[in-house]
Amino acid sequence: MTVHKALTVAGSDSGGGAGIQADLKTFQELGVYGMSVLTALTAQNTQGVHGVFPVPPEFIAQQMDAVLSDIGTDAVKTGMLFNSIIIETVAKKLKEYNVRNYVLDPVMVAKGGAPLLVTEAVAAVKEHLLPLATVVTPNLPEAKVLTGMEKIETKEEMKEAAKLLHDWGAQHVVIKGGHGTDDIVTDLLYDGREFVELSAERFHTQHTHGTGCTFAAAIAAGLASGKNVREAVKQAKVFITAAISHPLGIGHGHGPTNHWAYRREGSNDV
Ligand SMILES: Nc1ncnc2c1ncn2[C@@H]1O[C@H](COP(=O)(O)OP(=O)(O)O)[C@@H](O)[C@H]1O
Ligand SMILES: Cc1ncc(COP(=O)(O)OP(=O)(O)O)c(N)n1
Repeated sequence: MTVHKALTVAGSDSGGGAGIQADLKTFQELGVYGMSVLTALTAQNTQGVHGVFPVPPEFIAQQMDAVLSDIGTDAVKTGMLFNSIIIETVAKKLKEYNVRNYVLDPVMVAKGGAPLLVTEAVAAVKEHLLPLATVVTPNLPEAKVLTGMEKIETKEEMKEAAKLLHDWGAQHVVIKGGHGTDDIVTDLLYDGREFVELSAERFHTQHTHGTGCTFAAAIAAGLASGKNVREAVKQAKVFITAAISHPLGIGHGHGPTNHWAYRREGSNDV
């Protein structure tokens, strides 16, 4: 039996909806063996982030060495990296182990508004991580910060942002449309040559905690299983649409998505 493996390098969400917990659930649901390197602990629930405790960079390097020198991986996804020293440490290890299939989710701010990346670290994301990324998956506010564009609201502006991020080194760019307002939510994939739109019904629900983490983890799982980027992104869109459309309804705030909906409830066509 071939075991496909994926590694998440991300923060812990004690509430289980985002971060490494969301990533590992997604890997498992998509039939991929999941591994994790913790970059920060958060005390977090559906109502927000109550505390952040970054892991020392030396220990992040030690975790990456432990996993990559022994088990190896078919794909890596990064999420919350918090500061520039952590970013530089992770980039160094991705290069040292010649990682292929790297999905960069440039996490900056949690839904409740808590910062998950200090402002001074945005330059480090652009300098050290974008050039290594097989796929980068910014939401609309993250794409704005990374590109410095004044606004990204229309499809043409999404295309302009995708082109800039591709020019700066990412092989593929997915600009996610979750923060828009249209009844149809459209993500835009760019491979340097053509654009592919992935659209689905927008669900009017407050249970969208961890959507970005889950989507990026599903792309990593697809790549780890041998799918090409377009196939992996399409599967991820179906996975996240199923997860949002069958909410669990737990907690008192922005509840998590339903990671088992894709398997148990069937998928919606995109
Ligand atoms: N309300 C929604 N209904 C349907 N799909 C959504 C909704 N919100 C987000 N998505 C999808 O979830 C994925 C994550 O998008 P987004 O919420 O923009 O990311 P993030 O969590 O990083 O802010 C994208 O594929 C997006 O289209
Ligand atoms: C530990 C941790 N990592 C990432 C996030 C952000 O996740 P995201 O998928 O963007 O979802 P929301 O925070 O927007 O719900 C997080 N909250 N915690």
